[in-house]
Amino acid sequence: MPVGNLITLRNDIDFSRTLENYASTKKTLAVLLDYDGTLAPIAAHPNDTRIPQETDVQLKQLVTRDDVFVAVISGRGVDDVRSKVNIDNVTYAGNHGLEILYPDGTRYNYPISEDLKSNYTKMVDTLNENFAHDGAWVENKKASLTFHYRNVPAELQNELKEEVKKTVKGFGFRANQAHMAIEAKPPVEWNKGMASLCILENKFGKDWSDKAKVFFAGDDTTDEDAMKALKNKGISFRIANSNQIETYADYRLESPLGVGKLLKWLANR
Ligand SMILES: O=P(O)(O)OC[C@H]1O[C@H](O[C@H]2O[C@H](CO)[C@@H](O)[C@H](O)[C@H]2O)[C@H](O)[C@@H](O)[C@@H]1O
Repeated sequence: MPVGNLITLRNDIDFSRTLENYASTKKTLAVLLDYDGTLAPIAAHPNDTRIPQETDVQLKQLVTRDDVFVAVISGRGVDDVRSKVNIDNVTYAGNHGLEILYPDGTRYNYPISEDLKSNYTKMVDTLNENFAHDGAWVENKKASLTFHYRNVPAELQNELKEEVKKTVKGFGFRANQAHMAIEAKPPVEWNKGMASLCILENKFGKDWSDKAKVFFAGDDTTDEDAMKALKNKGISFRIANSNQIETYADYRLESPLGVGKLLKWLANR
């Protein structure tokens, strides 16, 4: 993955200078957004997140337009992220793209084998029995899980993380580091990148890049799959507090508030 001085965009002047050429092409605007850490700032508990009011206003305005398409692609369960964003006429993907919920209510679920399902259940039970203590807990999202250790005393975290990753891998799942959490995902060839391409093809057809100008924003390692898939086909933003970061993104935004500013610029131009 490329590492380097990722260019930071902070305001309308930066957006106009760097994005105007692409944004002014006569194509439908497609905005694909991660939820936690991107639309909504990270909170101590997943139930406590909220999209900042300014961002919410811009999103609600964008989804009413015929020339705009919006999708939210999250690691959360799809119904959870749908209820957090709570805006109609948006395509939602959950469990890192394994579940997709279209605005007309139709759903796509990536097929998971019975063996993987059975291992998943055993993995949830094992993690709950052995590691859900000292403030750690398991978020069971049915297709993937998140092991949260944010509230675990700092001196216990490293050993706990290693044990959890070992356990996840022992059940044949992939373990990804996330914000104060380990994500356990099934070992399937499907991720936020493939889900993004699937959503764009579903909406615009196989030649989606001729029809849509795509902006993607995300803050986490799992979002890199989408940034990689969209490299040179759209513009990606990584929300990060440093510009020295390994990423496929084209630009950096400093925080979820920057995402709100970007949406406002896109909506008003
Ligand atoms: O793909 P995302 O929409 O970014 O979801 C990734 C995970 O986000 C949530 O966990 C993270 O955010 C929580 C709320 O801010 C925070 O408390 C936690 O420490 C973070 O890891 C969510 O709970 C997971 O299910 C998502 O996979």
